[in-house]
Amino acid sequence: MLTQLSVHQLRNLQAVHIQPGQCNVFIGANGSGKTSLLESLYLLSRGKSFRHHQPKRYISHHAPHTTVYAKFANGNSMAIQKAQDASSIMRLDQQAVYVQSALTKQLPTLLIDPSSMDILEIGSGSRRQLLDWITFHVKPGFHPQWLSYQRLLKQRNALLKQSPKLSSYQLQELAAWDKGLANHAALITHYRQQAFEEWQPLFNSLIQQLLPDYAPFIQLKFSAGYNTEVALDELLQQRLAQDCQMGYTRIGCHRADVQVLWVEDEVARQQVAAFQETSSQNAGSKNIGQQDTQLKSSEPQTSESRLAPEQPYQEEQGFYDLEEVGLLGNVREQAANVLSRGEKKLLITALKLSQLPLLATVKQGEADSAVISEDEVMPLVLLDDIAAELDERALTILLKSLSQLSCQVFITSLEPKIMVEIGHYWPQAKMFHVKQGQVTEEAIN
Ligand SMILES: Nc1ncnc2c1ncn2[C@@H]1O[C@H](COP(=O)(O)OP(=O)(O)OP(=O)(O)O)[C@@H](O)[C@H]1O
Repeated sequence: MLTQLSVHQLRNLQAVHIQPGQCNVFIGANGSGKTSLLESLYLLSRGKSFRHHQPKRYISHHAPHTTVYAKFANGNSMAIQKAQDASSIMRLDQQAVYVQSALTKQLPTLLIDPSSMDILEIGSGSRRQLLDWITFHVKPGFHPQWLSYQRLLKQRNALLKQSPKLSSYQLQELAAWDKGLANHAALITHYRQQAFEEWQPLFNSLIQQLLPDYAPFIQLKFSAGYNTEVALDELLQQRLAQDCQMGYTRIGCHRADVQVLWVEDEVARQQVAAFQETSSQNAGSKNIGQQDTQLKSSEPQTSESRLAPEQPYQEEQGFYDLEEVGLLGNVREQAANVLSRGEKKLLITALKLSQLPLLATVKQGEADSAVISEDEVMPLVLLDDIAAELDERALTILLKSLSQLSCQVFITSLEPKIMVEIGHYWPQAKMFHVKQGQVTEEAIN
């Protein structure tokens, strides 16, 4: 667990030193520096900000670089210094390290902030990143394959962009790259699929807690980004003419996705019926799922709203056809089209938090020759503006679920009254008051 945090010259945080506990709450007015504190932890873990790619945006004005230092309960430490030109100096227990993944491995960090809402709504990129985050942590073979795939893909796209017509030498070169891409893609898909299968049941059980009324209707679906029954190089060769015209590679594991679907079919209905039967003695309680979902799925839907923009490759694209939905009497569409904003936040929270138990199953010795021993790795969960979008009941469910997971929590809130609720689940929670970049720990009455 992280027991000391020092931040220098990050946005309005000039020099901050705090001693975090298991649950930490940053309270302050708008613009006081709360999110910047979360940003500093994210920077340490991931080597980048979640708000801006360019370091000059988050390094304090007129400062040459920003530094974040953390010390752990076992005495080990890690630090990152990020300069204006995006170069980094990183240390793990005083020793220089040269790849960000060394820090990421030791400090897995999950962020839930208002922009996380995009996960369900735009493109496949952020959902793919979510799957890749857990695959990176639980399947050590994944990252090298992913790096090699990205390198080849970049070369391929650069060549495709050069000219819509390639010389015979270029075609030969491309065929060799495609073979390489196919080999890496097969392994990447294998690791992703394995991680997905481990993650899915954890998600199903967390969604049961966070959105019990809707759990039977929510399904995750992994798609590889290409038809895995055929080798990727064959598919790429078949599509070469179109790729040349478009100037980029349209299929491959860079188009993988984890779709979050709303499926009202016979199986889901039977689950709801079975649940209702077992809970029928609770007379007067709301009929799980039935009432709300009927209401929601009868809302008018345009054909556009049924399809999220920028759809990736889909094996079952036709299934989304409105008429077919009508004929079958079933509903199958993106969950984002059905849920309210608060419900989406709970769904996204379930997607992210359900990955945490997998980190505990990383076997000893699988990580890099760790300075910080494996049993010391405790993931961080960063919750920015926790109360946004959630009513009191939803907030309670979220905090309760979070408190049952093994992680260190950093929360921001405008209002100190949140401490009452947090105190139920973390009696030792720490409260920090943030004012114009100054952070002070405050006693909780
Ligand atoms: N590069 C920078 N250098 C100095 N200050 C900056 C820089 N970038 C942003 N700021 C300032 O840092 C402050 C901290 O912003 P931050 O987003 O952390 O606040 P916050 O407490 O999370 O606010 P909110 O509750 O509105 O989300 C803001 O006042 C902002 O104007």
